[in-house]
Amino acid sequence: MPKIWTERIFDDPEIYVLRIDDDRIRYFEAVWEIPEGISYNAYLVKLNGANVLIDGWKGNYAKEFIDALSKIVDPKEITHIIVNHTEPDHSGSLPATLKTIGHDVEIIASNFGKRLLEGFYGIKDVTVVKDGEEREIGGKKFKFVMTPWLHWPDTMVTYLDGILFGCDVGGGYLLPEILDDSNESVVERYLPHVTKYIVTVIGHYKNYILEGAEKLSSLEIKALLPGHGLIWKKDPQRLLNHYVSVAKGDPKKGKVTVIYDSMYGFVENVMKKAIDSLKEKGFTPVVYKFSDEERPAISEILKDIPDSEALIFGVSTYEAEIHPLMRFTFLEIIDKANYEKPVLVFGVHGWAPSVERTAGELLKETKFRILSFTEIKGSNMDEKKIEEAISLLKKELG
Ligand SMILES: Cc1cc2nc3c(=O)[nH]c(=O)nc-3n(C[C@H](O)[C@H](O)[C@H](O)COP(=O)(O)O)c2cc1C
Repeated sequence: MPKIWTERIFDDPEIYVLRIDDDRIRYFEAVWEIPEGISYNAYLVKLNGANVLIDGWKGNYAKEFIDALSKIVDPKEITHIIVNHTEPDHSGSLPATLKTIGHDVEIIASNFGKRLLEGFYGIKDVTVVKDGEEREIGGKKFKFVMTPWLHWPDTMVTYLDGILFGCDVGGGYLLPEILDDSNESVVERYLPHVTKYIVTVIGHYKNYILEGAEKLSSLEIKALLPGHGLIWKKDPQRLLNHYVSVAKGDPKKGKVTVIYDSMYGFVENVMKKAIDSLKEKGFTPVVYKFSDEERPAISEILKDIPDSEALIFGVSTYEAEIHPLMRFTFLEIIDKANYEKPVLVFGVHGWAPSVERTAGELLKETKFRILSFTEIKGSNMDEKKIEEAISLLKKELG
């Protein structure tokens, strides 16, 4: 049974978190491997004459959501529901919640959110708020800020008394054993899972992270309450800075991510030589290998791209293409983690060189800067060519 948290996290205004730890999920969005799990966080604000529910949980936990909600408020006393983002991992519990409330409750969303609520659930009666609009509810001022494409076109955030309800803005994978950022070792362990979340979920729209961060910088944010993962009460700016750094792809000195496939060991021989040469030149390679024994998670590979200084691919030729798992890896890196970083490609073939054509075609319209393609036939490993490619990278990065 997933762990459920219902705790009062602020006294004035009185705010409760409703968090469920989804430890059953294996693939977020049916694709991203997340053995670490993900939480869905909703919030309840109790005010004078108004109870405001902000977001919800995934639909398969709707019953648990109503039970948890009922522990902190009589659902029939809820007056407003703010839907920051309509993706069903946050809005799936909404139809059951409305059924339990059983009376007219004001639903507040963005214009795009209204359209999606109708499309997903047939909900038509929605109050649309505009960018920067302020509404007084229960004697308090709620401000709504549109943050489109973080992570859908409907996404907005809600600001109340210095507290930002971010939904997908500020989220991360993992089921931290505490609710907030008060413990440094928990935060340090959590942040790589935030990186993984950002790249896999919002990586495609990473320029909007920079736009959104710029927009939110005009607000004084004392706490950030996201729809997934840790709540940020001690240092919300740290998380926002982390989002910006991932979006920019700020490199860690010396980190080079090396990804290759090897069916019978020929590519492996080439990559071993390349990795040795990298280490000799002071780089720190992070290596992922597809083989008969190993299959790294794409989500883990993606997590390592933003802070890499460079990427190195090693591919076998497979039916005049690159190996199918490497092809998928290329496509996902290009889609989710397309940065201005230097790239080396090593290709190993049996009878016809092809990597410049195949990998070249894939990387053609991306931001990556290809420093070299190195073609090798089977076991005819030309150590000089490998050395030259790594030296080129060293020269490029200094
Ligand atoms: C299923 C399969 C398809 C292949 N297709 C090609 C091909 O189209 N062109 C080619 O030159 N070599 C092809 N090869 C040969 C490999 O690219 C070559 O043996 C390479 O060295 C494999 O390296 P690895 O053992 O590290 O995977 C193929 C090999 C396999 C097993």
